[in-house]
Amino acid sequence: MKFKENTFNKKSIALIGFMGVGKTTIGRLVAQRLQRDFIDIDKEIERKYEMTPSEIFKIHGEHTFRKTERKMVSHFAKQELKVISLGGGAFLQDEIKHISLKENIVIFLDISWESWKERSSILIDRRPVLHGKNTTEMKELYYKRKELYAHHHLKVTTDDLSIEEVTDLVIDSLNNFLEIKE
Ligand SMILES: Nc1ncnc2c1ncn2[C@@H]1O[C@H](COP(=O)(O)OP(=O)(O)O)[C@@H](O)[C@H]1O
Ligand SMILES: O=C(O)C1=C[C@@H](OP(=O)(O)O)[C@@H](O)[C@H](O)C1
Ligand SMILES: [Mg+2]
Repeated sequence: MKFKENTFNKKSIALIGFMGVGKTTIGRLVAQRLQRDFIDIDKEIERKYEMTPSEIFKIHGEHTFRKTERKMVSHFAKQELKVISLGGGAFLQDEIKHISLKENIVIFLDISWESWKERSSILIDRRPVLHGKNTTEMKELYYKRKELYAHHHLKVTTDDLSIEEVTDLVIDSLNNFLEIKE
């Protein structure tokens, strides 16, 4: 499947969505397919602090993590021809939301609560925001966060799809979107 060329397509693509939906995994594959650089905002923050997000939350606090996240997104969003995977909490900050929607093609990767719950056990360890939360609290967070992701250009629902199928759908929906913009 080829990616259509037009004037709009130099814009970087930003992936948003709840923790564990696949932003990092899918973003890397979409970048390979489009022959673009892949930027994972969490990885950039990790590189700066030489610590995982969990360690940054514990040692420096969430505020420091969010401030760095804001700086990183502001920096990369303005660059062209990237695929950028944001953290699931990035759209909590209006500044990030505005800059991403203005500069990038924002794709919301969606997952149902039921599918997410099935995946949750492999996610909790490396997601400090989930630490100490029971299922009811995680469900509340899931629905609260969902409101943040309502602002996007494209949405791809990932339920029951393999990683490869989601990647195909992302490329497909980008092509359709760019065709409309032509
Ligand atoms: N469509 C999918 N089907 C099954 N597992 C998936 C799918 N997408 C992602 N995963 C798995 O879910 C986990 C979280 O993925 P990740 O890309 O880190 O999510 P995010 O960056 O959104 O937090 C990884 O173990 C990944 O392999
Ligand atoms: O939703 C959140 O608040 C967070 C999501 C994480 O990214 P992923 O969505 O890639 O897991 C990471 O940025 C940090 O742990 C906080
Ligand atoms: Mg990620």
